[in-house]
Amino acid sequence: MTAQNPLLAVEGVETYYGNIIALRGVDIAVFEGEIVTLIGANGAGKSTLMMTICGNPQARKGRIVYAGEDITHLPTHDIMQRSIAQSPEGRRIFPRMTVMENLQMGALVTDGASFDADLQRVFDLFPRLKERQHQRGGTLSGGEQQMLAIGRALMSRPRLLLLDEPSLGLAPMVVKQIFEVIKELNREEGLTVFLVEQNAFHALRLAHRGYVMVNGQITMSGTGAELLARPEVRAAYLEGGRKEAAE
Ligand SMILES: Nc1ncnc2c1ncn2[C@@H]1O[C@H](COP(=O)(O)OP(=O)(O)OP(=O)(O)O)[C@@H](O)[C@H]1O
Repeated sequence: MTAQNPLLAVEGVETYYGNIIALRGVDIAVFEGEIVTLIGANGAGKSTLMMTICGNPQARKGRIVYAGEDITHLPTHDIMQRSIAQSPEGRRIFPRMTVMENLQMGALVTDGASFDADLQRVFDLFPRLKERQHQRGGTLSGGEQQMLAIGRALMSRPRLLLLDEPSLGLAPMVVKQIFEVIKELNREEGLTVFLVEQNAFHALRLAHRGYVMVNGQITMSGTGAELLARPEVRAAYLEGGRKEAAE
């Protein structure tokens, strides 16, 4: 993969819910080894983009290319077989299954040969999951459920990790911890990450590059540092972040 070929390319994508357009010609590129974030207000279309990449709903116009292959019209289960793992908004873990069973579900798309090593890696990243491996997912705290959702995604040995609002509803300390893990996975293992976030301050500090979405369209892009420095980004998205940073 060269710098000219993104691992993930979203090109002119339009997505609809019935007759209502949610994405209005979105272009995004994520290169191998990058952390790229998409920020935007409630209802901007961030989750819709994430779901469209995963094939549900499918794009009505444009295309999505992953590792050189057009995946626009593949069913979700086929997309998930292609070394893409998703941790969806609202951390949809299996609440009645134990932590261990949730992690086993994540590994289903692999041949199982590296299960023990992958499990150890997840437990090293999130020691709380090891302590709670026999506990039902639904009884974990919000932060632990988020760790489990990411851990489950990692068990599939992804090349591209899609994270939808991992900070949602979590205390600042837990957010910090989760973002540290994402940074470490990227730095140590070169994992490519596409991160959708409302928490723009943390996301832009973590990411190599970022995009801003307003009303289903990309309105700005740049390095994380560039976007953090732009007055319009600060005014629209960083009020909470500045306060948090000062804490
Ligand atoms: N299933 C659906 N049916 C109809 N409209 C929908 C559906 N899901 C989302 N929308 C609409 O599409 C638009 C984009 O929503 P989306 O959830 O992608 O935004 P978001 O940027 O992820 O917001 P948030 O940060 O609040 O999660 C919104 O106007 C939303 O109301």
